[in-house]
Amino acid sequence: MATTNPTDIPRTLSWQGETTGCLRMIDQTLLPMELREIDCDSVEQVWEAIRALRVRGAPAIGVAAAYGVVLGVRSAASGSRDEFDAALDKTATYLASSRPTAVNLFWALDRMRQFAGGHPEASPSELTALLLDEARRIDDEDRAMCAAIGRVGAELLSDGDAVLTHCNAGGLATAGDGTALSVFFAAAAAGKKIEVYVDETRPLLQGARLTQWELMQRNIPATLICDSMAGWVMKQGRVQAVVTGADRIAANGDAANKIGTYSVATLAKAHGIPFYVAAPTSTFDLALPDGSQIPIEERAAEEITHGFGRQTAPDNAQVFNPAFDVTDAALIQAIFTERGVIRPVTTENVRKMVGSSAADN
Ligand SMILES: CSC[C@@H](O)[C@@H](O)C(=O)COP(=O)(O)O
Repeated sequence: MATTNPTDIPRTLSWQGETTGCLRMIDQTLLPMELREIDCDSVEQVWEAIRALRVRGAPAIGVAAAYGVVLGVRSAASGSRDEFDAALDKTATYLASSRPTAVNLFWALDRMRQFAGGHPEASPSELTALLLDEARRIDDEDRAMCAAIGRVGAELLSDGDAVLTHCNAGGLATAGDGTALSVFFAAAAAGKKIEVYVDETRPLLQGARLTQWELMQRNIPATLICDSMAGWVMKQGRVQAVVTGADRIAANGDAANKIGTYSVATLAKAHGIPFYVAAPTSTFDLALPDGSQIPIEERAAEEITHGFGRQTAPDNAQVFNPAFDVTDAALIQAIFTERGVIRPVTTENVRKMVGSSAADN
């Protein structure tokens, strides 16, 4: 496989043109073997891209959904405002059905809906253009949040640290440099020598396919391990911290992230290693007092029985395939947000830091 110059890597997702344009994104299902962009011209294509994990990672899903709203409403731009509002409702409800766990999806859709509600005077065609501006703002803000999270988290890493991460919380999962990975990039930019152990992240290998690829593109020393090796790596004293992203964080700090994260956090606790979560405030769901009510996506059995080209289980094997788990706040040393560090992770501290800006419906 040819190595890509980092400056040649296109943005994970970007809007092309004006309201008649399209949403361009890297098709992440093809990485690392092929770096291909696809154009979504319809809301159905965006829904499918989110569902199939062509675009994935909580913040990136939110940004994709915001642009998806523009694709869903633009055909109603020449009708009445009532028709437009009905199309907006239908589009948002439809996009909300693509994946259940990452709250950024619902946060972005609510923000688009509320924005439209705040412009009762706008004609449908004006509002279509204004909604595109709002989606671009969500995109830009996400990029800025990533940079701020990186700066905040990098403070807690020391020169020479090796850090373990799970799944992909990098540029591919956001509009910017990522959440967990932006911490490593910021630490490296500040002159700290950082090495990363990358959990491969079964069953869809976001760690092996995406995180290992991203870190290599950015010249961050990275070592790939199977998920089942994390405990042994910790016992050998190879890592000094764990940093992951999150898909939804409840008011008490319980954090849903890719399946396997809870095991890593439990192992970190057993070995006295700090476990950190890096996430923007758009990933908090203050309507949920704790993580017990976070909806956990279950995905197709084939992801486990027929992963990546060959059958790896007997025909008709019974399978349980939750895509996420919830790590208890008590296992999390600190949460890095774009506004600062939440530590210790308590409801009071979460509310103080996140306030009313998070999903709270
Ligand atoms: C900054 S991304 C944080 C999380 O969304 C990420 O760690 C994760 O679990 C992604 O899961 P995925 O199923 O690949 O969308």
